[in-house]
Amino acid sequence: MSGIKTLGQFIIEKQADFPYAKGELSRLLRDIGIASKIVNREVNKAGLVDILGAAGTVNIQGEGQQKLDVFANTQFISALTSGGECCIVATEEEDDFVKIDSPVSKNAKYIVCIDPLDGSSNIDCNVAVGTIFSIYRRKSVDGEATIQDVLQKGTEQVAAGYVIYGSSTMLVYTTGKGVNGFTLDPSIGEFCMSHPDMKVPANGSIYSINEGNYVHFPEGVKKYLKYAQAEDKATSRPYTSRYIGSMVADIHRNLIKGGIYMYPTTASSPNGKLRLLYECNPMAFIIEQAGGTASDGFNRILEIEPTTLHQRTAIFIGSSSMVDVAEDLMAEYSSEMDSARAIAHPLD
Ligand SMILES: O=P(O)(O)OC[C@H]1O[C@](O)(COP(=O)(O)O)[C@@H](O)[C@@H]1O
Ligand SMILES: [Mg+2]
Ligand SMILES: [Mg+2]
Repeated sequence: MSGIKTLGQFIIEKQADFPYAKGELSRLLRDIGIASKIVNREVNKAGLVDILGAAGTVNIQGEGQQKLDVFANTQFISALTSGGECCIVATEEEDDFVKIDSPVSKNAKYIVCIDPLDGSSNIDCNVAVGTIFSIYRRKSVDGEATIQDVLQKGTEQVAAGYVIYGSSTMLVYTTGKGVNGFTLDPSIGEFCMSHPDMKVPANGSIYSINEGNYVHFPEGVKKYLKYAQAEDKATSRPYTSRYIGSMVADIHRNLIKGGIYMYPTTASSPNGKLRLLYECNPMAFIIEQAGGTASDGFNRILEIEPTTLHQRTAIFIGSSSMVDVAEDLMAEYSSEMDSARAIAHPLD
């Protein structure tokens, strides 16, 4: 086992990067690691236990909740509650933010925003799914934390990460000092360092978008697809289209191979589909830390001022030169009105 570095060892080691650290963030990351292992266990044997299919309930997004959405949500909230290092959890599966009401947590320093199970439409057909998390320091010093402690810009994140439950299970995270990936070794039940200092290639030849929404895409996106599919050897075009339908899996692939993932505004999602606080901000922080770019077509995702808990945004994320081209075409062919309307009326 010599040479293997576990997630726990790495977290403690990196604590030294933060002179005033008292270990709270380390313990919080540990708690997220523990809950991920429990979710991973259920995902792995999904066909054998009663965890496939719909839960019969609908979340605030108007989406039918899958049993695994509800299971994962419960696991993360209970691990964060017993860990005692976070005072509020904002999750895709709860209408309002959850105050962690244990004596120790009330004054805890951290806020966690989480998408407990990402890629829900892929659960029942054994395609990679994930968990996405984002951590903020609360702004109010003591007493009850409030919504103002949750609605912080992505630039304020102290850590962010995702877990991908795929052919192997990986946890990838950043604390603002680069991105590192750990693979779960089921034989020892530990996340072990497998992808140190991950960097997204500046350029790639993969584009990921649900082209089924083509007719409703902004003109700038239609132009980008035309550009991506045009023949030009010098820029390795036409690019290859890859779309798994799990944001975590599509972005993870592009982080490793280079590429761009796009979920623009569409007729059914005039403000974009993906949620700013617990999908776009954490993924943007990770990709930027890996040398890439994340925008809503016009603005840096991390600079968007959140106004509501389940706010949505358009997203263009991945290899910086590919996102630059997409932004240029959005600027040329689509008005910022699209985006401004999205930010002004987040839940219309
Ligand atoms: O089916 P569509 O419209 O292409 O949407 C797929 C996208 O929606 C999501 O499933 C939304 O996330 P949840 O599954 O957490 O709700 C993303 O993972 C994925 O990229
Ligand atoms: Mg999601
Ligand atoms: Mg989800």
